[in-house]
Amino acid sequence: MKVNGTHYRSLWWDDDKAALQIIDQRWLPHEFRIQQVDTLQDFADAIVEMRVRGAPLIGATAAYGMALAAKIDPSNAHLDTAWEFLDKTRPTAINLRWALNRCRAHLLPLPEADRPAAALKLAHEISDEDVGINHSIGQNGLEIIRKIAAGKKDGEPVRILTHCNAGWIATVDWGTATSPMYQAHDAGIPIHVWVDETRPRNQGALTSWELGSHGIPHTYITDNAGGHLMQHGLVDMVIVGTDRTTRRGDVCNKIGTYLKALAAKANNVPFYVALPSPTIDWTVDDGVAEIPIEERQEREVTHIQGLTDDGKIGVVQVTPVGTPGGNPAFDVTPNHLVTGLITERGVCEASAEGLAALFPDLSGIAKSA
Ligand SMILES: CSC[C@H]1O[C@H](OP(=O)(O)O)[C@H](O)[C@@H]1O
Repeated sequence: MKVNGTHYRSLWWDDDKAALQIIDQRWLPHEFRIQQVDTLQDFADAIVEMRVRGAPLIGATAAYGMALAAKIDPSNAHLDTAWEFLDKTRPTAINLRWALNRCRAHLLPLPEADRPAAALKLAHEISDEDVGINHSIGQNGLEIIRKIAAGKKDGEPVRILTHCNAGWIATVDWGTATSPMYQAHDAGIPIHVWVDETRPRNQGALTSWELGSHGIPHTYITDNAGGHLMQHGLVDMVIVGTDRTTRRGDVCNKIGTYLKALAAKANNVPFYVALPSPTIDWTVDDGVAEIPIEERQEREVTHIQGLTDDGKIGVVQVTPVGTPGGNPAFDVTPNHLVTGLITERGVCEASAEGLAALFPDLSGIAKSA
C-alpha cells in the first residue's frame, strides 16, 4: 500500500543488490526504516524480533530465507539445516512451516545446480500469490460490508472493530482483515474502524498508521473497550486476522481475540475472520488443545515503546522493578464464536464442512499428514 504517496510492499527483492529488503516494523508508526537481509541469521532475527511480522509475511520471509540457503549451499543437508533454523523462530503462525515445507518440497527433486534460481523464483511466486489472495479476501469481505451499509442511513459509516494488525504491513500487500476495509473505502462505502491497541506490542498503532495513510476514519481504543462499545450498539462487525486456523474452523490469533469473540457473541455482533488458505492447518482439529502458543519475552509486557515528547523513540518500564511478566502472544477462538471465514475463494461457516466445501483440493491434507 502507499506510504506518503509511494507504493510499497512489506518486503521486496532488490535485483541490483541481490538481496531482500524489508520494512523494519519495530520502528513504526514513528519511523519508516528499510533494512537489507543478508544472512540466514538476519532472516531468523528479523522473524524472532518481529522486524517482519504477521503470519503471511513471516511465510514470505521464510521463502526468501530458503532461497538464500539454496544459494549458499543447495545440498539436501544444508536445506534441511536452514529449514530447522528458520522453523524454530516462531511456533504459532502456520505460514512459516507452510512456506518452508513448500520450498523444500519444490527444491529437493531438482538438480542442485538448479536450486538457487528455482528457490528465488518460488519466493517471488509466494509473495505474488499472497498479494492476490489478500485482494480476493478484500473483494469477498467487501460484499459483507456492502450488505451492512445497505441498512444504514446515507453517509452513516459501517463501524468495524479489529484487533492487532492484519494489515498490508503484516502481509506482502493489502492485508487480510484490512483488505475489505480498503476496498470498501475505495468503493465509496463510509466506514469507521475501532482499532484495538493490542497490548503488549501495540500492533494497533500499525493499523492506525496504515488506515491513516489511506484516509480511513478510525479510533484507537484500549483492548478493554471493545465489549463496552458492542454493548452500546457502536460496532456493526468485527474483522480480525489469524495465525493458524484449524480444519474445523478454530481460529488462533493475537492474544485478546478470544475475548472480543466472546463479547461479540454476547452482543450479537458478527465476528469474521479474514483467512488466507496458507493459514489453514489441515492437520489440526482442536485449536485450543493442539496449537502451540508462543510465549514471548516478559520485557514486552513490563516495558512499552513510544515517541518521547522530544520526538525520540524511547522505551519505559511500566511495572515495578522485579515484577514478573506473562506474555502468551496468541489465543484460540473456538469455531462456534466465529460468524464466518472470509477466504480468497469466498465466505464460509467456521466448520470442517464449510472449509472442505471451499477447499476440496486441500482438505485431504489431513489424511496424509
Ligand atoms: C495477517 S497477520 C495475521 C496475524 O499475525 C499477527 O501476529 P504477530 O503480530 O505476532 O506476527 C496477528 O496475530 C495477526 O492477526
